[in-house]
Amino acid sequence: MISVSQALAYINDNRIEQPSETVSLNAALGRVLSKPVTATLTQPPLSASAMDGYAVKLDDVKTAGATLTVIGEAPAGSPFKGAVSTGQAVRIFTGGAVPNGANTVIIQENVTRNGDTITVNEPQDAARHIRHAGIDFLKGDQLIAAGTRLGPSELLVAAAAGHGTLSVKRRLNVAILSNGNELVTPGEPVGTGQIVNANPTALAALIAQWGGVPHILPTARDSVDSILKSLSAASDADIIVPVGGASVGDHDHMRGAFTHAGLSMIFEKVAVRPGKPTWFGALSRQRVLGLPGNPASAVVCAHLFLKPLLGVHTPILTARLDTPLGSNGPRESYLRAVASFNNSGQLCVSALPAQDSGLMSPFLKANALLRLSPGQSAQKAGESVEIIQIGDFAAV
Ligand SMILES: Nc1nc2c(c(=O)[nH]1)N[C@H]1C(S)=C(S)[C@@H](COP(=O)(O)OP(=O)(O)OC[C@H]3O[C@@H](n4cnc5c(N)ncnc54)[C@H](O)[C@@H]3O)O[C@H]1N2
Ligand code: MOO
Repeated sequence: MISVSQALAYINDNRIEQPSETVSLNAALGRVLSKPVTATLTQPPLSASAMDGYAVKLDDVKTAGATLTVIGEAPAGSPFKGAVSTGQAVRIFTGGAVPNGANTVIIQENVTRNGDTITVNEPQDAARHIRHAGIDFLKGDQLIAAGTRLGPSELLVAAAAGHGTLSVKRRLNVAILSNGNELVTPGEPVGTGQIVNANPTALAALIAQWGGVPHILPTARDSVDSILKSLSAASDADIIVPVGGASVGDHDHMRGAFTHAGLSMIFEKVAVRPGKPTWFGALSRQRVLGLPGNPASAVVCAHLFLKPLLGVHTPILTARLDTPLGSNGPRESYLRAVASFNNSGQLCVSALPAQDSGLMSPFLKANALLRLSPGQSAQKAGESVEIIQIGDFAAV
């Protein structure tokens, strides 16, 4: 058995290089940039007014009762062509280009207008309300680094920087292959001795969340031939995720079938709980991550190993333990747990009471995995522990 950190090192060393593709900006949410985003223009492109009012010289509006002559207008999109001289004002609107000669904008609430004359009601002591050219970014600035996952903020800036398309990494195709004579498709009648094939649905949802394209292969029965038949539909996959049949029983055929298909094994058996039978190998250009059939083992090990294989990093967070924990066994453990912020804003966590790797309903509550080192001694409430986020953290 290898440690979790050794397994992660193998995963990182054997990740698939994702080629680039160009997608329209509106289809780029959640994609990972393969080239940096550089500004094709300066923003704002011109010094612009932040308010509706009059563009003037500050010295002309320092005293109440001062009068100025309005010589033109500067709405957004139609700059005033002339210049503002002493005693003059240009009617300006939010977003309008500040005309030459003006160094402040006095808002319309602070003047009285009469024909082409304005009278200052509120004397001004400083230049205000101008957004100067380039205060956001300058043409040529590198704004977003390659490798960034694109969210709404990145798309806002990329659009403003003049990009209609972006160069992103191609999504990885991930084929999920479940196996077991007892498995029945969700929604179908379940006979004696059968169970619902729940794992692929959850794994497909996680894969989509992590930016991959999931594809559920036909469920294989407990035979090498049946597994190879399902596998024949996976030729387009970058990653294959066999689930179940990973252990040592007489009906566990998954690794045997992949070996028959030409798998070169990179590791098998990880000192992790749940998920000991997890295995990883290469089938020509494809990567194969075998997950155990127990649902909690499959889901936890997808978070631990499949997510980084898809190039998505999970930070390890520190939280305050709310409920004491007993000592850990020899495997690194990941307990399904509930984390939340307390009144002081501190992140707190408690492990759920039921941790059997066959249980699925605890995932309805769990938003974190609480990590215990191999041989970790018992811990009291108030101690610091490490967690991985798997769902939204609530405030209590
Ligand atoms: N003698 C030993 N037995 C077992 C060991 C061991 O070291 N020595 N390891 C145990 C551990 S740890 C795990 S985890 C399981 C994993 O076994 P498999 O990957 O071979 O999983 P299966 O036997 O196929 O199934 C286990 C369990 O999960 C249910 N299952 C399977 N696939 C699905 C699915 N797609 N959706 C929902 N549920 C599924 C299956 O019915 C079984 O109940 O092995 C231990 N045994
Ligand atoms: O490692 Mo198994 O996943 O404990 O049940």
